[in-house]
Amino acid sequence: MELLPLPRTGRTPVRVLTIAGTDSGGGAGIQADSRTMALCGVHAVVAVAAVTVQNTVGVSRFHEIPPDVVADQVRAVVGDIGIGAAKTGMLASTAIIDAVADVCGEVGLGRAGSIPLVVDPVCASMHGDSLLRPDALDAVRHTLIPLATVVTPNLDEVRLITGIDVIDDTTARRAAELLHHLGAQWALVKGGHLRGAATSTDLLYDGDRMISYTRPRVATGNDHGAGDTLAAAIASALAHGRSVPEAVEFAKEWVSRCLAAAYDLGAGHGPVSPFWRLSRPDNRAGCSE
Ligand SMILES: Nc1ncnc2c1ncn2[C@@H]1O[C@H](COP(=O)(O)OP(=O)(O)O)[C@@H](O)[C@H]1O
Ligand SMILES: Cc1ncc(COP(=O)(O)OP(=O)(O)O)c(N)n1
Repeated sequence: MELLPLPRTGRTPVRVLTIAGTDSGGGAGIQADSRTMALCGVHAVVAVAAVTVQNTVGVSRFHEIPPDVVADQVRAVVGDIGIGAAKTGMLASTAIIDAVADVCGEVGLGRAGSIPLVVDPVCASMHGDSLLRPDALDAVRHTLIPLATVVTPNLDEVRLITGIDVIDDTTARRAAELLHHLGAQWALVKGGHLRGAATSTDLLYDGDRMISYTRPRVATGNDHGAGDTLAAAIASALAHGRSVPEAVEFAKEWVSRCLAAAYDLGAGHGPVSPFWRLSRPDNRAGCSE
């Protein structure tokens, strides 16, 4: 696997924005995004959309940030710092999605702009706790997804957004087509929730090419934050100049290794871990000049 280059000491790294929720347990959300980005040689900038009260066993409540404060965080960092890509995660409500869509248009984020945007349409945690108001699903379909350079739903999100129950390759293809039809430039249907399979396959579609990414399934219950890690790695690779298919190829291998390196934490599901990169002997070879 060709790792993304780390910046030389004192050099300014590429920057990626995450617009998402925080996870007090540190496993998913902005915490997973920032950790992933750091280990992909990226300086993470953030727009907090919600604060969750969460640990390894579930989410007990969340607090929504006022939509104008979310949008102002985006304006503040994009204008001053500049970014090479962005991703969205938990956005919680229609009002926040609308504010994010408006500011994305204003600063040139998303498929209609010049800065690629990865949309992870987060609806619920792995424990089944809601992270999106039910009345916001229409805004996800018709406001958020049309902004996406890549949209990355898991199979529960696919069911909620498209009504398609993905059980095999045929239904995954139908779902990818429908997500593309909703307006995403690329749709990535993630297969992580097909837990009985020996492999884990994600399907990428842009209206023309249907590309499959398959890795052996990692036998672990410590898979908290896998979706965020994948989307953050895609955004990082895009910021480093990779194409969408190349970025997904990189991120798929990255998340597989993070699943293999996951650790126990608390009484529930531990987080996937990017710390394996810290002990790679070839790390310096990945440094940009
Ligand atoms: N046990 C596993 N082994 C290998 N890959 C997995 C496993 N679980 C999830 N993945 C991969 O991790 C990424 C996130 O998957 P998924 O679990 O579907 O999303 P989410 O975390 O959003 O629910 C996808 O690339 C998926 O294929
Ligand atoms: C604040 C916050 N954002 C997103 C999630 C969901 O994380 P994700 O990596 O998509 O998946 P799971 O770990 O829930 O499978 C979250 N829990 N909290």
